[in-house]
Formats: sequence, structure tokens, C-alpha cells
Amino acid sequence: MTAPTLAGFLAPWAAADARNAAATRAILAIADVCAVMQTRVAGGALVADHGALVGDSLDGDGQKALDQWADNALVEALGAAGVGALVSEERPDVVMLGGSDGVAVAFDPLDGSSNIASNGLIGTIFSVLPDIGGAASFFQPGRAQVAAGYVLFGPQTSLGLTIGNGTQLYVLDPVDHVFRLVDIDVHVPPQTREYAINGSNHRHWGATVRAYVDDCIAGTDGPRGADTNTRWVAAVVADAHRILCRGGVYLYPRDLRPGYEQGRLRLLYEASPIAFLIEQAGGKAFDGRTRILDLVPTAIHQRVPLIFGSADEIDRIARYKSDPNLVVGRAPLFHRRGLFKGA
Ligand SMILES: O=P(O)(O)OC[C@H]1O[C@](O)(COP(=O)(O)O)[C@@H](O)[C@@H]1O
Ligand SMILES: [Mg+2]
Ligand SMILES: [Mg+2]
Repeated sequence: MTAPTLAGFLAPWAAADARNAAATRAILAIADVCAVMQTRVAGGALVADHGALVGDSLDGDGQKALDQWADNALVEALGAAGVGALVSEERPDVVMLGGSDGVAVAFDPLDGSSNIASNGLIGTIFSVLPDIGGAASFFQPGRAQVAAGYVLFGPQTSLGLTIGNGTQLYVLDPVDHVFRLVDIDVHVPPQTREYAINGSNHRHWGATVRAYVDDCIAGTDGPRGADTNTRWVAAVVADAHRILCRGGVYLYPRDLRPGYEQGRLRLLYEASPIAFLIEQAGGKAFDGRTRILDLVPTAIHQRVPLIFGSADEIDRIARYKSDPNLVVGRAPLFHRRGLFKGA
């Protein structure tokens, strides 16, 4: 028996009310663009120089050809799908599309841009919100999301989705190029010994994050009394997928570098959709203090410190914040006063 398709799985939900139907059209439009993008990505330099710099990005890390292609294809498809308004990482302002179906969409057309030119893991992340009238739709807390998802371009092309009834995983069938359901009820294991953080920023972190990571690194010689493992893909879509599959935690905290006072990830089209997916799979997501889904956006491209994953490990990280005994009296390994001063 062939696995249900994405469209087939969503059909009963779409039939329930007009907003679900509008959200379903948007989700299927995104899935169709990503199915086409899979072929484009798989062809690499035979198709185009995907990693070519084609302009400035809002974040200052340069817009790549594939960022631009994905952005244009998604804007066109969402317009045709009747979406009212959208926010894209690649566009400075809210784009009014004029559709009146009742939903608005925020998306990161290409996540993991720094991996494009080296055939690394990349993807697309999206958030579907109720359309409450133009730009205002994007200033609702994340818990107002109708649906959230991502597509990961890897050995398989995976799609993760939540419509608020658990989290499901799909794979793009290489035979007929449609997404088929492979896991109807994803569960993030509550415990883990695997963390993901860009360790090269160690000296810029606050004391809490540094203490947590130092204890991970200390392993059996430290307060955890157990060894840990680390993974960092430089594509949050891929780190999130791994965590949905086998647990773990991801941290992109605020740090002392200029411009990183609120970390690196964007609330509307990275942190909020990932938090919805992770929570629906039994995990947790916060900014170090507040649940991501309770945050109310104040700007469409605002950054937010993002920490998500296995629930018990998130509680452990939160304890580093609430219990100073876990932090005080430490000489940071790599800091001005530390053992390896200037190392
Ligand atoms: O290069 P760094 O500092 O390790 O940051 C990597 C992080 O930045 C991101 O690439 C930002 O997303 P974009 O690629 O969409 O800009 C995340 O996916 C990833 O986790
Ligand atoms: Mg991104
Ligand atoms: Mg991006």
C-alpha cells in the first residue's frame, strides 16, 4: 500500500473550514515549489551557479542566486494560491498579495545559505498565520500560527509539518515527485546528550550558555557525569530535522558580537515555525527566558535567541539561568580571566 500523500493527509482538515482550506492551498503551493527546487538543487552547477552572489541580503551576508530563485518562485506561487500577505527573509517589507482567503505566510526561502556552494544541507522554512488584515497579521504571537513547516534538501527531500495536531514527516517520492507521509506522530525524546551550537563563538557567550556548554564538554569529568556529543550543520532546518528524528538541543544564543545582541535567527520565519513543530512533537523552545510561541513580534526581521529541543534538556538549560550556583565561581576556559587567556 502506498503511503498517503501530503494533499491526501490534509484534505479532511481543509474541508473543516475556509481558513484550513486556505492554509492547505498555501502549504501545497510551497511543497510544489520545493519539489521543483529539489531537481534544481540536485543538478547543482549543471543547472546554475546557485552560490553566486547576486546582491546584498538584509542581514549583510550577501544574497545567493538560489536565495533569489527560491524567493521569487515562492512569492509567485503564494500569490497564485490566494495568500493575502507575506514576509520573506529576502524582502525588506511586507508584500501585500491581495488574496482574501484568510491566511498570511512568513518564510525563509533558503535556509543554510552558507552551505549552498559546498553541496551542504539547505532547506525552506515557513509559517502560516491567520490574515487579520495586512501587515498586522505578522505581529501576532507564534501560538497564533495555523500551520508551520520546512523542507530539507538532503539525501532525501524531507518535509516536516504541523497543523496543530502533532508533527508529521513526509519524504518526496523520487518516482512520482509527490510528498508522502512517513511518520504521522513525531516525538522528540525528552532526554539527550547531543547539543548543537557554533562553538567558535564560545568567548562571546554569556556566563549561562558558557557554563552549560563547558559542562557538556567536561562530560564524565564534570557535573553531568556523562559524556555528550555535538553536531552543527549551519542550517537550522537540518539541525531541527535531526532533533525531530532523534532528539538533541540547538542553541543560537545572544552574544557579545556587534549585531548579535539578539542572536542570529529571525523570530517570524525561523524561530516561531520551528518552535511550533518542536512543541507539537513534545519538545520545548525558548529564548532563554520566554517560550518562543508567547513572544509578540515587534519587527518583521527581528532576531531572537533560540534554544530548542528535547524537553528535559531545555529544562536543564533553563536551570542554568534560574540557579546561579550552576554558574558562579567559574573561570571561563577561554575568556579574559580564564586558563587559556587570549588562546
Ligand atoms: O554561520 P553560523 O553563525 O554558524 O550560523 C548558522 C545559522 O545561520 C543560519 O544559516 C541562518 O539562516 P539563513 O541561512 O537563512 O540566513 C541558520 O540556518 C544556521 O543555524
Ligand atoms: Mg535561515
Ligand atoms: Mg535564508
